[in-house]
Amino acid sequence: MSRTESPPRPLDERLPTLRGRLDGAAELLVCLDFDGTLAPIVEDPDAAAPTERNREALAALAATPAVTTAVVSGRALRDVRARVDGPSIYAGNHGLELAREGSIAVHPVARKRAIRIERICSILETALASVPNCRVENKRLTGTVHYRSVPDAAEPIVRRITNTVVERFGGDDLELSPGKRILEIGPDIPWGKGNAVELIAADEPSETVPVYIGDDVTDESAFRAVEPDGIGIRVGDDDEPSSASCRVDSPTEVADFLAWLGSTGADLVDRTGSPAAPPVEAQ
Ligand SMILES: O=P(O)(O)OC[C@H]1O[C@H](O[C@H]2O[C@H](CO)[C@@H](O)[C@H](O)[C@H]2O)[C@H](O)[C@@H](O)[C@@H]1O
Repeated sequence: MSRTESPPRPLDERLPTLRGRLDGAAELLVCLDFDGTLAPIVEDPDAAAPTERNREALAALAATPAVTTAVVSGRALRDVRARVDGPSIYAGNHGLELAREGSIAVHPVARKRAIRIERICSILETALASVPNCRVENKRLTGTVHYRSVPDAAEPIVRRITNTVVERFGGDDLELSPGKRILEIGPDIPWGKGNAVELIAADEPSETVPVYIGDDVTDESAFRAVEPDGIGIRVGDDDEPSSASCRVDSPTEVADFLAWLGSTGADLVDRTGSPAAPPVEAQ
């Protein structure tokens, strides 16, 4: 049963409960969103990068034998892979493409509709060219219209043009959804990050506790996929209702939590009798 949406509790209030939940676990599955979670939100999407502490904490978790790590992003798979190293699993385009064990699976319907996305992105690039700082990100299986740096007065124009183009050239096959100062264009199919997380979790041993950390609307389905047996953590300093049970304020606090999880991961390794990762020598 999924958790009803209500404002998630600040993480530090929930640590004893989480400790209890992790106590029964043999393994951990840690899934992370990228923008707004590992990487702070920035004006230019090309400039987004994980914080150094998140990079280090993720690398440490990825090297822990009882922990599986995954990055589940709205970015194209190739893009997010180039931005963060370490996890054994990557999902791109909100779960429409999944890379694990040396192979990449692409949602077959999304693959068929890629040609329409391509066309719409190219039409939008022309139609929005005169709007200062508006940017169209063609991610092959989905497309994103960025209006973060667009003058306030031009925002309704961006929305109207994008709506019109997607309605006219996408018909019933494509849908428009919101994100953080973006409009996402994707195939109108019942598939999202939550489905990708379910697929990833299905391959893990039965006593695995899944954890998902994310900051945006598309992360909600992933929170529902892990809660209530696993742990959903929403990144944000507001009281927005969410399917996640816990909340941290920022990517900085994500790093604190990952470090805390890392120490728990070491406990799991001791419990299962697997060898711990060799200590890293200070430089
Ligand atoms: O699922 P995510 O990994 O969080 O990806 C969601 C979208 O993130 C990116 O856009 C967001 O981050 C940008 C850089 O900080 C920011 O400028 C933009 O306003 C945010 O919405 C990415 O560019 C999109 O493709 C992703 O869908």
